[in-house]
Amino acid sequence: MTTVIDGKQVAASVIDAVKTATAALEKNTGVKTGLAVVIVGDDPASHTYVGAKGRMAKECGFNSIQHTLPAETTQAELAKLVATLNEDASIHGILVQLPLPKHLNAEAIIQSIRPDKDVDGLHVVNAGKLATGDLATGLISCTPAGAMLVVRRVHGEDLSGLNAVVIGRSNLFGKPMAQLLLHANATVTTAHSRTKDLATVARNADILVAAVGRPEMVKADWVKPGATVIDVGINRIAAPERGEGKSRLVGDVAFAEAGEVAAVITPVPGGVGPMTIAMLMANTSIAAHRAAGQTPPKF
Ligand SMILES: NC(=O)C1=CN([C@@H]2O[C@H](COP(=O)(O)OP(=O)(O)OC[C@H]3O[C@@H](n4cnc5c(N)ncnc54)[C@H](OP(=O)(O)O)[C@@H]3O)[C@@H](O)[C@H]2O)C=CC1
Ligand SMILES: Nc1nc(=O)c2c([nH]1)NC[C@@H]1CN(c3ccc(C(=O)N[C@@H](CCC(=O)O)C(=O)O)cc3)C=[N+]21
Repeated sequence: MTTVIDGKQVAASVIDAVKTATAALEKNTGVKTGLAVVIVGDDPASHTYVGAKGRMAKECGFNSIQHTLPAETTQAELAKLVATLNEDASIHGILVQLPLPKHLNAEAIIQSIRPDKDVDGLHVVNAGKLATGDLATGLISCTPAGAMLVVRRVHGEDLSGLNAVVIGRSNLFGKPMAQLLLHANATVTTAHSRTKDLATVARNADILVAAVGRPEMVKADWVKPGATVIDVGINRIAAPERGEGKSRLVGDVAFAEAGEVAAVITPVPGGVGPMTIAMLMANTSIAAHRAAGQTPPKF
């Protein structure tokens, strides 16, 4: 029997904990947790995600602010907004939705966010803390933190003796995911577009994580029988069977066939995606607790 992880349910338990912590923080210190999400341009998928983040932030009891800037915003204008949010004591978390329009230097913007407000965990200070094993004082990228929550629920805190393979090496996901698994004592392989014989590498994994951006690339024969498969990919593909011009979301894993071989698998949608948003709320709550001089709960 394969266990299909209900990401919405795991996310709901995190959101519940964030709600409780947020209310307690406000009661004890008067600090209302604040999250600012910045979106530039009109990419429809980005607007969908940002809308979901705003709704969730309100549900958590946050002061939720969204800045929607036109596609032709200049680097200086965006930098000025980030500087204002950096100085704003009512804002504890700043998220600049990626990708930014091509004429903007996203890396420069990310590095200009105050590390203690960088709820995406992308600032070099936060990436460096994770890399050096300081998980207690930094902020960890939301998607790997969410994926790790599933891994912990299935395998516990200690992954000693388990082989983990992460396909993808981005700063947003692959690298921090590999570091979190390593920190939990897994034996970690990071695979990418230059990896030779990827199927064989993947089949060695007790924990297989796919974050590539290629629809249904991971097939049944890439999966070790009994493995845990975490599908991070979000790909929108044409679905003519649903009607003309319709589309649907699929992951990087061929869910139906891989699910026959895996012991545990996360679906798309309804897997890692909802957990990403939940961990963004958790990071914002952590940042607010630290700003108020309180010890944040462990989410
Ligand atoms: N669920 C969620 O909340 C989130 C989902 N995502 C999704 O996760 C996926 C990955 O995102 P992200 O890490 O930002 O993407 P990137 O495009 O930054 O990275 C993709 C990685 O996959 C590797 N890759 C590409 N093609 C192949 C291939 N044929 N074989 C092996 N490796 C390959 C690349 O290798 P190389 O480095 O060599 O080019 C790269 O390291 C996307 O589908 C994205 O939408 C992302 C963030 C959040
Ligand atoms: N600065 C920044 N940080 C990010 O973390 C970030 C980003 N930019 N840009 C884009 C990616 C992608 N991402 C997702 C979040 C939630 C879902 C999610 O909730 N997905 C739902 C489905 C949503 C739908 O139906 O479209 C699910 O998987 O069930 C997906 C993808 C965060 N990202």
